[in-house]
Amino acid sequence: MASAVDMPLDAANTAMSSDEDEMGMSQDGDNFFAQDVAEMTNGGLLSGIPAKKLLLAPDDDTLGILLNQLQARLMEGQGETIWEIGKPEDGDDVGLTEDELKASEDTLRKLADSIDAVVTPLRQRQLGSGYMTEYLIRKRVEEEDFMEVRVAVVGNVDAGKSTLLGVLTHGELDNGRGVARQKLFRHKHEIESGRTSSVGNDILGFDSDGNVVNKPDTHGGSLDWIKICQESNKVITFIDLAGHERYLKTTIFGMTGHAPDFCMLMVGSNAGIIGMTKEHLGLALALNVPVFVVVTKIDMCPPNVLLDTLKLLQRLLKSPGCRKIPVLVSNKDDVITSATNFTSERVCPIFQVSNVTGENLDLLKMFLNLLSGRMSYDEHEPAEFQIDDTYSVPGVGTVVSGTCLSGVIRLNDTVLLGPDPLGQFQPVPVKSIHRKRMPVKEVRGGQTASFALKKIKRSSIRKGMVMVSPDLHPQACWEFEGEILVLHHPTTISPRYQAMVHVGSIRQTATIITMSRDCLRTGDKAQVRFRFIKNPEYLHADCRMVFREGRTKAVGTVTRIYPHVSAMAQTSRQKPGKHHHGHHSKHKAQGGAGGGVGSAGGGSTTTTAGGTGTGAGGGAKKVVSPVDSTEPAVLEKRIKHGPTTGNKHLGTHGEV
Ligand SMILES: Nc1nc2c(ncn2[C@@H]2O[C@H](COP(=O)(O)OP(=O)(O)OP(=O)(O)O)[C@@H](O)[C@H]2O)c(=O)[nH]1
Repeated sequence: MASAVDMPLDAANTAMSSDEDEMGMSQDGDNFFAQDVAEMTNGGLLSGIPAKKLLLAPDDDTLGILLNQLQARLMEGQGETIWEIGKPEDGDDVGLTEDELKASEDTLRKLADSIDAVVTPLRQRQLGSGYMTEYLIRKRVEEEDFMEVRVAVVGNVDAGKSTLLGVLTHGELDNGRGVARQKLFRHKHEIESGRTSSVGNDILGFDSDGNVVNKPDTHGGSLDWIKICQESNKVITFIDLAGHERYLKTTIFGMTGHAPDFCMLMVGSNAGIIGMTKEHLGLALALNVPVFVVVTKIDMCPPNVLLDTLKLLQRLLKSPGCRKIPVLVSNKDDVITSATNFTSERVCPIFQVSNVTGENLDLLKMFLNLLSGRMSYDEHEPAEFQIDDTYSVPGVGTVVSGTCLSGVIRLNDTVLLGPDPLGQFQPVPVKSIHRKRMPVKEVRGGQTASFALKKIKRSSIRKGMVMVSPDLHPQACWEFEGEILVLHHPTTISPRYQAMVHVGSIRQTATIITMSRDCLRTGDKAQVRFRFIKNPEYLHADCRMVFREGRTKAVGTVTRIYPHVSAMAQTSRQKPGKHHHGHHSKHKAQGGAGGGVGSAGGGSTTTTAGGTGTGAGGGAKKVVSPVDSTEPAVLEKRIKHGPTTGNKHLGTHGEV
């Protein structure tokens, strides 16, 4: 039976399929290396030497080329890479002899040493009469620096999420009655006191050799985050998202706003695929976040039940809705294969663990150690930081936390914070930056951080606001267009329907003002123009978005932004009485279904945005849309006299 619950997966995958080809297996380290070497040899630089023997007894020129290549790969992998020695080439199926391998490894170690990187053997395979070995090469980082990987943890209630995180981060096994979970809660309570965090975070640090550095202190059992970060080369941040349906909004926010690199879907082996499991999987698919599955409680599960759960899970992952390649991970070889292919998104590793006996937790840890963040950064790009939480810290003031999406923000830089309800951005000097509570000098793309903002009220900051480089000349928007796919809606969606839009850390109700079809049903795809009801936001084209209200769910991509143009500027550009300004007509020109904006509320002064007037449309919640943002006369009046409705932000557009 194709149940309603199955639908999101099918539909989500359709939405995702366009991105899929780009995400092929090309990021596989093997191909990269082979290609590099081919380029070098074709260029005549190293002609005559088979690639697998390059490290054997290289001359200075060859060494120089190999070093450049190693550095390039470390840069691409944000500080780490997997390197193979002895990989046979075309028409050859023999690796290197033991002596050759040893000599090559020595060269590799020397190369790595010269750039302060550590070589750790991962696995060796016999190929014909020879061998091939894979190594993890990881650059040592300064004490205050570390690589960062964010993993969103989802799964149904009771799947063992908190327990697994407790066991991983505190290094002590569970008793099956919640002891590990309690440790985590106590520690969370301690660290979160005085803060209101919507989602929990736990960290697991790995040193350059891949050993876990977490050591809870013997007294309170709490973790010293600063120490972990100082000792770590790589820190995994687990974004612990609640399993209960009641918290789905928070879960969606965690998956969109906290920019996870990966999603860890937890399944209790006894209970199987129940409750929110499919919902969470569908969400990860819709947002293009690669998923791995951890099946827990294998110590207490009868073998036939475990088998059934695994079968069902694999069937679900392979189904047309998911189109994943499930890989049951049962040894180190599987870990390396799945970790090196994981960013392709298609591969979905499945771990089977027990938090009580510790079975297979070493494989999971090894896997986590091999993951690299998906976000790359270029320090020359303008910086962009999205805010996902705010705090008031006594003695410090307002603190904002979030993720740096691009570029670098350094101490003493000036960034633009906004947009405020008028769509404006204000310059803010950066006086302190913390990563995981550790003071640092800079934050780069792909990293999370918090900033203390002097003289800025916490109440003036909303989740979804950004801090960006002035070079970006940021503009806020009230309206944007998105290509969406309706995963589920009980009846039909028509213009003026309202629901919560999630894009990155933006979470705000928006109204549909026009659509490329008359109405939308479950499974329909359309180009839709939205309008935020409360505040203008800073948005990008190409961002993934979720549109949700109750059981109604749609996912898609932002395709076009309508930068908010100042009402004053509009008026001065137009002849009095003429209301066919650029914004409006642009919309008409490409709106397809067209015309809806004006009729939905353009020019009306009796708006009730945020109101709940229900109307026709098959039960869809309807409201009267707010005034078109570019209706100059009305806007000017509002700017002068304040809003005419109960919504204090509505229509208060000012200069950007
Ligand atoms: N025998 C056994 N019990 C486990 C295992 N993992 C978790 N448990 C137990 O399962 C119960 C539920 O685990 P939790 O970690 O609270 O589950 P959760 O997914 O975090 O649940 P929510 O936080 O409510 O979403 C606890 O009593 C744990 O002790 C396991 O691998 N084996």
